Formats: sequence, C-alpha cells, structure tokens
Amino acid sequence: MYLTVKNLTLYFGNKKILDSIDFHVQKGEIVTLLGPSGCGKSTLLRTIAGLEKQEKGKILLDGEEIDSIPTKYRNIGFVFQQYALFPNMTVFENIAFGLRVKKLSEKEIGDKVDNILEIVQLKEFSNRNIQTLSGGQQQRVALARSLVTEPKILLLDEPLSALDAKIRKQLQTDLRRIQKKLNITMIFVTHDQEEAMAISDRIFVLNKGKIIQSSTPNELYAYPKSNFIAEFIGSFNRFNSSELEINNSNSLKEEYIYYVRPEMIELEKSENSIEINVELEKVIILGAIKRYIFKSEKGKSLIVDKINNYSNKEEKIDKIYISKDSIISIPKEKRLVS
Ligand SMILES: Nc1ncnc2c1ncn2[C@@H]1O[C@H](COP(=O)(O)OP(=O)(O)OP(=O)(O)O)[C@@H](O)[C@H]1O
Repeated sequence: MYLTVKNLTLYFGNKKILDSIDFHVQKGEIVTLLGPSGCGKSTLLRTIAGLEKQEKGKILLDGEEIDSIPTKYRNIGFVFQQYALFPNMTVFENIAFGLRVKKLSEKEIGDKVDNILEIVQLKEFSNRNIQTLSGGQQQRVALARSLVTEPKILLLDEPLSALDAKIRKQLQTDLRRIQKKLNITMIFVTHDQEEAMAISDRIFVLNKGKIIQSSTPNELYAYPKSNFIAEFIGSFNRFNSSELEINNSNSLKEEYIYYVRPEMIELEKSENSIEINVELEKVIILGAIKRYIFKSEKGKSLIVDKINNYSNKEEKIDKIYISKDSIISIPKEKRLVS
C-alpha cells in the first residue's frame, strides 16, 4: 500500500478530534474525505502533512514511517482554499519557487515549469502577474506549483470552495484529468458531496472524527451503510415499516428505516411494485431534472425526480409506484446523529 494510516488518534485539549482512523490509499488513487463541518477532515490532512501531531497511531508513506519526519522533508504537496501565491511575481516565478529552493539549474527549472504549465493549460500565462489572473486560473497556478516539485502525494483542502459554481465544475474535471495523467496520489477534502462524487476513486465519509464508510461514489450512493450516510449523500424519501405496506407480506421490519431515492420512484405501474395514493403538490424544474413533490394519503411528503421532458402540460398523477428492489434498508441502531 502506498499510504497507510493506522489507528490515528488526536486530541485538541481533552476533545477527541480523530478517533482510531485506519485506511489505505493506493498509488495513483484520488480519495476524498467528505463530512460535515468540524468532523476532522482538515485535521486529518494536516496530520498526514506533519502540521499536527497525533497522540496515537502511525502514518506510512511509500514504505516509510513518516511520523518523526518534519513536514518539509516529507515530500508532500499541499493546496489550500486560499491560493497562498506570491502576488507580485509572475506565474512562472511562482511555480519555479520550490525548484529554486531545491537549487535546480535554470535549464531544469525552465523545462519543468513549461511542462507543468502545459498540463494545467496555462502556457500562454507564463509571464503574467498573478494579480491579473482570475480565481480559477490562480488556483491552477497553485496546483502547478505543488505538482512541479513531484511530491509523493498531494493533499488538497477545499481547494475549489472559493470559486463560483461553473469554474468549480471545470476545475473538478481538470483536476481529475491532471491527476490521471501524472498518476499522482491525491487526498482531497470537501464537504460538497457532488464534488466528492465527481472527482473521487473512493470517498471516505467522516463523522465525529471517525471514518464511517469508505466506498466508491456509486457504492456510497446505492448502498449506504448507515442512516447518516443515506441522508448525507443525495436526496431521499424515508419510511418507517408502517409507512410502506407491501401487499400480502410482512417483510418490512420495525427495527429498520427504509430509504427510496427520488429517481427510483415510478409514475407508472410495474409488476410487484408498491402503490401509494398521492396528491401532486408542486413541480420544480431543476434543469435536466423535473422534481415532483407529492403528499401521500397518510400525509407524508414524497419527492420524485424524473428527466425533464420540457412539457408544460398540467399532469394528473394520483398514484406513484415503488419497486421492492429500489428500497434501501438500514437498521435503526446504525443511526448516527451528527
Ligand atoms: N488548533 C486547534 N485547536 C483546537 N481545536 C481545533 C483546532 N483546529 C481545529 N479544531 C477543532 O477540531 C475540530 C475539527 O476541525 P477540522 O478543521 O478538522 O474540521 P473539518 O471537518 O475540516 O471542518 P470544516 O469543513 O468546517 O473545515 C473542530 O471542532 C475544530 O473546532
């Protein structure tokens, strides 16, 4: 394994911030730490970088235990939300800075900076002053500056959260492309679940200093292991056993909570599906998705998402259908309140 974190435990004062964290990351993987504000994501990243010291546990990188190695000798790159670039220098000089510290020749510096500028698609900006660049371009310079010294691993702490939505989406795609091209290992922190889904090979969900599930984006969405994750990732309809009646069967257990994703509910009857009588309350257009808000005859609010068909015609819908296969069942005792 390329990066191994074993039983990592850290306190601030007497508050446990990281609680027996265990995970492995493979070379060339991009892993995201996802979780609510204050769950310990940044602290975990900072501990890997050597900026915080754990009370217990070990960190191994590329076959070496790094706990007693100071940050600057760990060969770990770090990108923050704030770009931390030198404002009065050119793009080239900002990226070359770390290479000059390493005392590389001018020729080597020129070649390496040109190469990385090509990869982050900023070649024509080489001589521009940092202050003349947009936020998205500045963050690409920050990324180039971290990559040019060829770190063993790159840690990124909410690097896109200061950018507007469109630039942010573009940079998610760019980041993924660059990461795959260089085959660099990355750990990325975000509290935005869509962002985590868009860029990650695997997502580690943190809550209260613990990793509560580590899965691919699709597994996390389709097979959440706890109520916390089912409710944290994506939209959902939640049912108690008494709210979902399966005809001629009492297979639903009281000690479970049942979730159905909005896009899995059907507006047309299919074989063996559960039928619910509803009243249509509202239709919301979310661009590609048309979201229906229903009220069931038991007074429960239900969300159904369908692909937008662009029709403005008034729809008369008084029944919706849930196939048994689309129900995610999670025992109530796994409920973790954040
Ligand atoms: N230097 C510090 N001293 C004391 N407590 C701290 C320190 N740094 C962070 N904390 C606390 O540790 C907890 C975890 O903080 P951390 O920044 O790791 O969370 P996070 O998941 O990254 O949150 P966010 O998404 O809001 O950035 C929080 O309760 C925070 O207040």
